[in-house]
Amino acid sequence: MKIEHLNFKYKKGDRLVFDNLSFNLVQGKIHILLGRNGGGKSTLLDVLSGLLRVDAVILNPIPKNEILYQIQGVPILSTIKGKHLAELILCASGQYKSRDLSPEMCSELFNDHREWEKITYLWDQQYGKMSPGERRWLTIMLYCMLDKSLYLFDEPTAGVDPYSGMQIARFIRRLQEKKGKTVVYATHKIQDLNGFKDYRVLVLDEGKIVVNEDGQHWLQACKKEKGPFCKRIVALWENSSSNLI
Ligand SMILES: Nc1ncnc2c1ncn2[C@@H]1O[C@H](COP(=O)(O)OP(=O)(O)OP(=O)(O)O)[C@@H](O)[C@H]1O
Repeated sequence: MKIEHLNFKYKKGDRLVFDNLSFNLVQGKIHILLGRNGGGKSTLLDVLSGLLRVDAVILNPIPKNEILYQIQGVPILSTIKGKHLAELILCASGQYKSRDLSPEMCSELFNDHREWEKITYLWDQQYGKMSPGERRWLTIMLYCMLDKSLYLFDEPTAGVDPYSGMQIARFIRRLQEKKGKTVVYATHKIQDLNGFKDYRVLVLDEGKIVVNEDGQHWLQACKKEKGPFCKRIVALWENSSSNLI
């Protein structure tokens, strides 16, 4: 999928969010999308998902029903339980039958007994009583059980502890390693890169993708950029004692 010459401004906005932005996604890769607050990461995911129609050349578009989009802050009825959320996400896709749902069906995603204990606990827990991090862990785990061509995650580890964040990275990594899926992962946490082996880094700055390089070359590319955002990313990556963008 390739986007060329994307210019975009919200109707009620007073500035360009994208300024002749062009980039491509590489099939079967995890793309870590870094950018500042208000830089346009969520808007770009809206464009990729087809939620936002824009005037740009989109080559090899992926059909909407082949895209999974994890949007931030979707309101969910607080009284539904984990198992009902599983039904909502998995059965609505048509890929699972409600009678087949159980915590056991998630076990192929798990590495240790703690994850097993967590899903068993959350399965019968009301959504409103789960912590925000638990909600996110459960939702993303369920999303990773669906079979799609493109997965868009918007800050999947926001408000998640480092251990659960590592589990979320493993769920997402599995999509790529076992199924060859394409993923876009927007984040503010540069340390999230540590959860992946085979990835590309996209840096969105001043309305453009200024870096689009693989795991071996992104730092070099970032160093060539003059903008303060890229300089900050480089400094944080090279100084592991502080790693929040
Ligand atoms: N519906 C809207 N109408 C007008 N302006 C909007 C709308 N949605 C977003 N914006 C503006 O567009 C810009 C990009 O927003 P976006 O949510 O894509 O940024 P982001 O990079 O995801 O930010 P964050 O890192 O804080 O989540 C921001 O300046 C935001 O205020």
